[in-house]
Amino acid sequence: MSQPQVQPLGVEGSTLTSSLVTSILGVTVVLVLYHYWFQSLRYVRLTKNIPGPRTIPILGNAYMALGQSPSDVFKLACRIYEEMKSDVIKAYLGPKLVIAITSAEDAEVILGSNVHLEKSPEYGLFEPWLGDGLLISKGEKWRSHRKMIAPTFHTSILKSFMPVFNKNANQLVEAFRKEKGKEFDVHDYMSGATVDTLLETAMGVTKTSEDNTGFDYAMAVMSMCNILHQRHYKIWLRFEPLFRFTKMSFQQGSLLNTIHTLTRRVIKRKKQNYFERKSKGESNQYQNVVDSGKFDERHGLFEETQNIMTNYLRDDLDENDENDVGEKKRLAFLDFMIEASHSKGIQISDEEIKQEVDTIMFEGHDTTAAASSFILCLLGIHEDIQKRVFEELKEIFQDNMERPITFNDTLQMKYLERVMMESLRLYPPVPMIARKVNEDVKLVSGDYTIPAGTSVVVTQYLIHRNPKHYDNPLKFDPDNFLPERCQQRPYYAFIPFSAGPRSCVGRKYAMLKLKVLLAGVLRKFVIHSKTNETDFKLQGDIILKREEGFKITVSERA
Ligand code: HEM
Repeated sequence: MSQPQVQPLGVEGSTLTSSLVTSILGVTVVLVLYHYWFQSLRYVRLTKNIPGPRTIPILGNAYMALGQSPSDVFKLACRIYEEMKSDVIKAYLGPKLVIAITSAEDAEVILGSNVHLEKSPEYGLFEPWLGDGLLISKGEKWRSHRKMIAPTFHTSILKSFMPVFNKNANQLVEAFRKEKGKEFDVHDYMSGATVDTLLETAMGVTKTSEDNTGFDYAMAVMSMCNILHQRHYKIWLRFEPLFRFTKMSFQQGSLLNTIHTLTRRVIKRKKQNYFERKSKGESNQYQNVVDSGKFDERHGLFEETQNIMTNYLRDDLDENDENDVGEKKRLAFLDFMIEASHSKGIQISDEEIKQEVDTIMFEGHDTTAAASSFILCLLGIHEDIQKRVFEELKEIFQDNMERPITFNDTLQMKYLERVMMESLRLYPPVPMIARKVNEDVKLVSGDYTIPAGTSVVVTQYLIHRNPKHYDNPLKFDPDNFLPERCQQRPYYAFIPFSAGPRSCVGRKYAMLKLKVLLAGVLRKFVIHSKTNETDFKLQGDIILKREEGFKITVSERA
């Protein structure tokens, strides 16, 4: 009988073990060296005293978000904030340092400055759609375009949009009528209504005009917003070489083709219209508006458009009758930009005009759709507050709930305005914004320095819920916006439209449009919601939304 053979595996096994040990040792040495090198970096040393969750080598804090849904990531961020109990928090996405600020005082240091105006690299995702438009441009280009665009949001121009806002409110009423008694996602309708309004006011196009390409355009804008959301929270899709091979990338290509083709075509036609108006001797309306006002460098707005937080929507033109600006005379933002391009001292190419119109379409759409959807859901939950809103509308419209809403009516909607502000406080459609600081910044809430080159995230969502600024921060209480209470808070404690030179240029447009759409619907319907605020599954990436949708039911008023 042959003897069992001695297995040489023992030798192989020990070789395997020793190479495993060598590899582990090697990796450990690399990690230790990496750790010491990393800790020696200037930006890491400078921010050592800023609290932040525990990191792991190489990944930093990025591991915490792996495999989580968008609403889980949002919850996680809020939990970290509660655990840290600090107004300033740091996190590392790989080696990249990100600093979040959650107090009005620090927000003012960043947003109120004329130095930290550059957006963080994450905004690059918008580039294929918006090019170098106002949202992402920087330096002199941003400054001159901002100054050029600000007058196109002058009250006299916004007033001329009232018939468009009313038409869209009526369409919403018709749509709600069909949904009576059923539970439905109100965001679908608000999104459609805001795109329609923007198409007409930004480009002078309706869904049914332009051989129905207006309709395709509206759909493309909504789908592009959706792709951007997905790329925001699916971090691997942000990596361009990888994204290029996905189905989504092809879809994006075709959507952008629809969007850009229509914008270019409309610009061409609008330019012809401009020359026709000029040949008839009509004056340059853009120049008239510019000559009537003064640009405020500090707020990046025309003076009259600036102070909605303290003066609400009132300004020196409010006493004019909105019927002065008839429908015939109405020009869209695009028409004004073309007029601007032929005004003294302004240089802007057709391609740049296209980028600015695309930017307005993007910025004005999802933000307003989310804002109005939150407001309607909140009114469905807080029936007593809805009742007060209706009482106010009854006082304004008396027994004629059918007539068009006028600009002067909107000035009387003081309680509705407070409801809107309170909803923007608790559920700001843009929950955070990010800036890249180009020089070291000292914060005021503690002995903290943010090093040059860092991305700073200003978290409106958390600032608006900071107990330092609001007594009962989680309670939905429109009276937080009574003038006397506003005066007791720092200005930067309420910044849904951001603040300072780079704040939202469309804020007054947004407030006016929201008032007309909401009042239009609320004078006809009672809104109901089965979900309470505590059950909202918030998803906070580019735009704050509810993961489960904005479900309401409506019943028609007698
Ligand atoms: C409730 C509605 C809206 C909210 C909450 C909102 C909020 C904001 C915020 C927070 C910013 C700053 C973004 C940043 O720094 O990253 C911004 C910028 C901007 N918004 Fe709005 N927005 C709204 C509606 C609109 C509308 C209706 C328009 C146009 C019709 C518009 C046009 C813009 C533009 C062009 C910018 C870029 C300004 C610049 O960088 O100079 N927004 N908006």
